[in-house]
Amino acid sequence: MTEETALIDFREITVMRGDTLALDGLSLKIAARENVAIIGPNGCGKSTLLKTITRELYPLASEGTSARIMGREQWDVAELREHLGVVSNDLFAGSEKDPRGLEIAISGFFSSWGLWPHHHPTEQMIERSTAAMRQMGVEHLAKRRYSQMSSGERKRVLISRALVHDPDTLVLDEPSDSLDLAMLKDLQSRLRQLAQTGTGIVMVTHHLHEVVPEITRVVLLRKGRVFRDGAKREVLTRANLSELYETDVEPVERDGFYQYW
Ligand SMILES: Nc1ncnc2c1ncn2[C@@H]1O[C@H](COP(=O)(O)OP(=O)(O)OP(=O)(O)O)[C@@H](O)[C@H]1O
Repeated sequence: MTEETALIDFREITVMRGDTLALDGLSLKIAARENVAIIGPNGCGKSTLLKTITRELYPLASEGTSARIMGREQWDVAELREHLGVVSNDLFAGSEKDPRGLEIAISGFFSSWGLWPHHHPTEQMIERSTAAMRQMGVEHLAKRRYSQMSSGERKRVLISRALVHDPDTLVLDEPSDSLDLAMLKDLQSRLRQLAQTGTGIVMVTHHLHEVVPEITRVVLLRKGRVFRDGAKREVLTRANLSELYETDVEPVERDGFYQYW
């Protein structure tokens, strides 16, 4: 893995959220198109780490630290978003805009929530957005307003939005949150398909069942630092998870999928 090809190369980064030390001298390297799950207890810094990857948050500058993304320290956020597809529940929290499905997908090209008068989508953008919705099985929601979609439909529309650029990597924050079992299985198979066709998946999750077989590396976070990092089989052990969560947790594996016991 070279500096240029790594998705991220974070060295000793510290990120504050208000007065809280959310990432505390964290070092982590993820290769381009690598599939990684980031797991850890509430408040350990998972979302902060994702937001640092997407440059919604910045580490404190100090000697000996660096936060390279695809080989660079400096990014224009719009340019970075062309390489990353970001799916997060709080991406548009607080917005009063209630766009329709296709508009949401197209707005991925503008890193916006829905379209505004200064946005002028091209035919190619519309075609690509329609194709991304088809890929996620939500083409029929093109005219449906976001507020009138179920949680699972919203999630799939948001993934379509993230896919319009054909990103190298999908960055997902708790993707199966509030999905029923059928939607969960459907999402799992769509994520597997994306991973199998070369899209990197970097996922933050509480749920082992989200860690599809294609995700081969797991990073456990504790108190803003990497607690364990390595091959899934070696990291998802009873000893590691019990120490991390300070309660007895036994991971069980079946056909490449994991579950807590
Ligand atoms: N907007 C904010 N203002 C102040 N502190 C924050 C803010 N967001 C998060 N924090 C704090 O930063 C720390 C890390 O939060 P973060 O959301 O990254 O954790 P997380 O691992 O994603 O948690 P969860 O599993 O609960 O979603 C926590 O102590 C949290 O209370």
